[in-house]
Amino acid sequence: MYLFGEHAVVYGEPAVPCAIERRATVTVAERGDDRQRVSAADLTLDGFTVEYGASDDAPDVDVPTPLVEAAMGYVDAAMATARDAADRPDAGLDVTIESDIPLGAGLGSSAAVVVAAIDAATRELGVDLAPEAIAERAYEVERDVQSGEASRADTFCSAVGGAVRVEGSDCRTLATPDLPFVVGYDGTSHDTGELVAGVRALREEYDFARDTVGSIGDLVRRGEEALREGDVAELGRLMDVNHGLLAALGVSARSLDEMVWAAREGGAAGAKLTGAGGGGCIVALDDGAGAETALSLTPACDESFRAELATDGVRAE
Ligand SMILES: Nc1ncnc2c1ncn2[C@@H]1O[C@H](COP(=O)(O)OP(=O)(O)O)[C@@H](O)[C@H]1O
Ligand SMILES: C[C@@](O)(CCOP(=O)(O)O)CC(=O)O
Ligand SMILES: [Mg+2]
Repeated sequence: MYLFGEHAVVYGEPAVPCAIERRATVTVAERGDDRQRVSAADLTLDGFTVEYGASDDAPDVDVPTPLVEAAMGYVDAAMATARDAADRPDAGLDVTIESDIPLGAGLGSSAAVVVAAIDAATRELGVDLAPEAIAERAYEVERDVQSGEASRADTFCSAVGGAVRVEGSDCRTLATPDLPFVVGYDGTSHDTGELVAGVRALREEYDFARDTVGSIGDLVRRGEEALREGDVAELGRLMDVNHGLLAALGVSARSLDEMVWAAREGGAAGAKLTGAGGGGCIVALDDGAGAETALSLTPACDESFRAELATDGVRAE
């Protein structure tokens, strides 16, 4: 999830994503043939299994192909890069995905699945990649699936864990104080690629949208100072501003605004949407119970929970 900087990070501004204790688990077993089988029970298509040959163009399933492509794009590309890393272009793989990360809701489920899938598949094919190498391949997957536009933020954070700072290709981990994250989730899901394309179109049409992206960068740099000082009140104020700037880029939603206001009025130091937006999740900072209670009483909010910072990134279990 993002403390600061989503969207602007795609245009080279810094961002600070944080890994939380919600995980995607990917199990990979090599097959005796060249076919790929993916079982993803948590997908919104109500759970389905796809089986297809490396060279077949149509998966053998009874749902519309564009839907399957949208759902399978990240996993498919993750398997392809893993086969490439192992120099085994024809390796058949059985892949099982389980995840407790809401899908398409701004908590980086795509990055978690892609990073875990690349790690599991390369291990199965006898290659041991460092987390940074997994992160780089996972970034390329997100970039390709999101039509050429992505940052390294989610994928680097997911691979190495903790709080990180990403600016272009410069990715590093950050020491942070213990932050009292509270998440509100409206139960909906949205496509990151489409929201990123919307911001691109706005930037092309309006100079002030470019300035808004630059302002998010300025805000993130101030946020880094507040992080170093452990100043939660200032972090909260900057999160509020970040939410406003994201709304100006057209990626908020009524449900997100309602949850953000509920969290603030419940006593949060600040609150903002996280990730691509359009719906999904907000993140707030609150060391008391007020924000979580206020969110649980908000009709727009489907689920609210505390989120612990995860110090571990990708790992074999
Ligand atoms: N449990 C899962 N099983 C299979 N694919 C998943 C799973 N979770 C996420 N994905 C993939 O990630 C996509 C959602 O990613 P994205 O739109 O970037 O949203 P976010 O990263 O904010 O959750 C899904 O459409 C699917 O392709
Ligand atoms: C909007 C963006 O900055 C973050 C998207 O995050 P998510 O997929 O909603 O977790 C895109 C990116 O950085 O690739
Ligand atoms: Mg994503």
